[in-house]
Amino acid sequence: MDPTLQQQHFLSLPRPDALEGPQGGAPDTSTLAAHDFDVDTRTGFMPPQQPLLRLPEAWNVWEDVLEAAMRGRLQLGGKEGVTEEERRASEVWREGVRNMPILPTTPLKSSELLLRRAHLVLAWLLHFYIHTLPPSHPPTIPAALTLPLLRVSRALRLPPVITYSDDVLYNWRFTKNTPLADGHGNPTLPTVGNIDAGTTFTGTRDEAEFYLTSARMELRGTDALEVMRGIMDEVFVGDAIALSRVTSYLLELASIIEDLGEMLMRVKEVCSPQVFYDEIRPWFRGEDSSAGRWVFEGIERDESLERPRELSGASAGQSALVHALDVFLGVDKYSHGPSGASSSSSTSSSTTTASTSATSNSTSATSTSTQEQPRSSFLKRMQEYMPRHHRAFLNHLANSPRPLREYVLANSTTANPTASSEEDMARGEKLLEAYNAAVQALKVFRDKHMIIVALYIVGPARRAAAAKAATSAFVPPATPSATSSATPLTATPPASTPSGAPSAGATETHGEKKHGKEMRVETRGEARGEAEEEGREVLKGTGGTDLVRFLKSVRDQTRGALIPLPEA
Ligand code: HEM
Repeated sequence: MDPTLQQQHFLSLPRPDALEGPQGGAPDTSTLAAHDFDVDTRTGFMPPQQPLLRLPEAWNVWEDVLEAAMRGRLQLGGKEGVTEEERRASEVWREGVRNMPILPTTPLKSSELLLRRAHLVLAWLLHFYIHTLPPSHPPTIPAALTLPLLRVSRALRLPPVITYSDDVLYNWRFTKNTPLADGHGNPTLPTVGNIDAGTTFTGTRDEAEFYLTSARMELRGTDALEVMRGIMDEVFVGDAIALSRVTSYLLELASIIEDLGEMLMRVKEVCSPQVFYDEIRPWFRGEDSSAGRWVFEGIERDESLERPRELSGASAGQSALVHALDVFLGVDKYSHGPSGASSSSSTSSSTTTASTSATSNSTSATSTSTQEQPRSSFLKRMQEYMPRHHRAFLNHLANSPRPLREYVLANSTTANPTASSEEDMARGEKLLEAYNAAVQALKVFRDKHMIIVALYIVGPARRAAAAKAATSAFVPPATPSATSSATPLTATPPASTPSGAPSAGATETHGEKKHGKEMRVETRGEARGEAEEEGREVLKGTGGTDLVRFLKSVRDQTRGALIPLPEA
């Protein structure tokens, strides 16, 4: 292997410390250099150092107001049963936001870490502000929040809204007893076992664990990035030994993706679906699932600022990790190709959608100018919500001069039936199988993701809609059978956790076969999705998609990337 390739490899480069700035007169590569993708060889897309937990004194007002929102346990403005006292507390808090001085943002630009923290704080303030408003109130954002938020967002080239980086990547701290360095003074790195979540809307353990599930998957994903780097190096070398190594690496990648799926499923053990649906998820909603166009007061005071075109809510669909796997395996053209895009863009029209819940966790039907714009594919759209370095990383992967899928096709027996020896044939076939194993693992990951979505969104939404229908139709006698006979939930899993969520056994998977062979997994969520297609309501993801249709199409298209095995 060429040692110079390794040294210059983008994943091998040390990550500059944005706090320390440029070293010894060297150019600052922390933000601008094309080869800095802010991907750490030890922690992947997660930063290796604990994110800043508080801005310096000059920005105390923002931090204090955020702390007050968390301490005050502010309630969603549209939540049923909000008391007058809670409404008043929210109003007092919002008054505090309106009265904040307009703090300067220029000094924050000296450091990427300051900007990140500022984006986090301001975006959380924005969501607290918007979502504590009573539903009848127009969603207006006061100038004291508008101006710094738009300025900081512009500096980071991020939308002025909570993104996955604000609730996962840069929203963690070390657990209480974790030392910040080892005995030799080496800074402690984040691991699946030593981090806790930072800011939350609800103060619940469920919410913290929801973010931590993603954060831990990101950390495990570091191994996938490492394997990807190994494969790229071997593909560059390109000889027979390299081919065998690529094969082994691909099998390793498949097993890492399987692990990611397992980690995702474990969210059920730590975050109640009903708490997620009723109490956590509504806070993430962006403008495109709100009941009106967000008004950024004061924007006219700064000519350099533009009204954001699109503001989707936070979604793990903004994690660069799964997208990187798609792009690297060459699955993106299948998984997020035209059909996946169209299911996303289908939601962009002024579709009328029924409210699925009496809470603000609705699939509201507003036609904003944002929604009228044609949308690009979900992948492209979500990249706008990723830190720009990670966006650049995906771009870099997409423009690899030696795409893996082409390499596999060229070396597999399918594309190369005239391989010179039986040994070559066997090697090519193994490579193909290993590639398919990785694609299949990604498809299974998406099956699992759909199970989670069925459990956390589709089920609770249907139950909420049924309950609403039952109460609005008539007031039934208080017998246990009254509700069930009035709901269309005969297919809804009856088994429940204490929180009322369907239990793990309530979703079904069957018929799985491993490694490249065709597989069919049915989930009840999928069945519900089909019912929805025929029925009344369209459930939207926080990323603005018609979620069931979209996720199903992404999953099916991933399967479409499998390369058929040659006829025996
Ligand atoms: C309770 C947990 C979760 C729920 C309820 C959930 C829900 C959703 C929904 C509704 C979408 C549709 C897109 C949209 O937002 O409009 C989506 C997309 C997506 N989610 Fe999740 N998600 C969860 C956890 C995760 C985790 C932990 C990851 C990985 C870190 C993840 C990765 C993705 C990806 C990559 C997409 C884009 C579609 C795809 O590429 O398959 N999700 N999710």
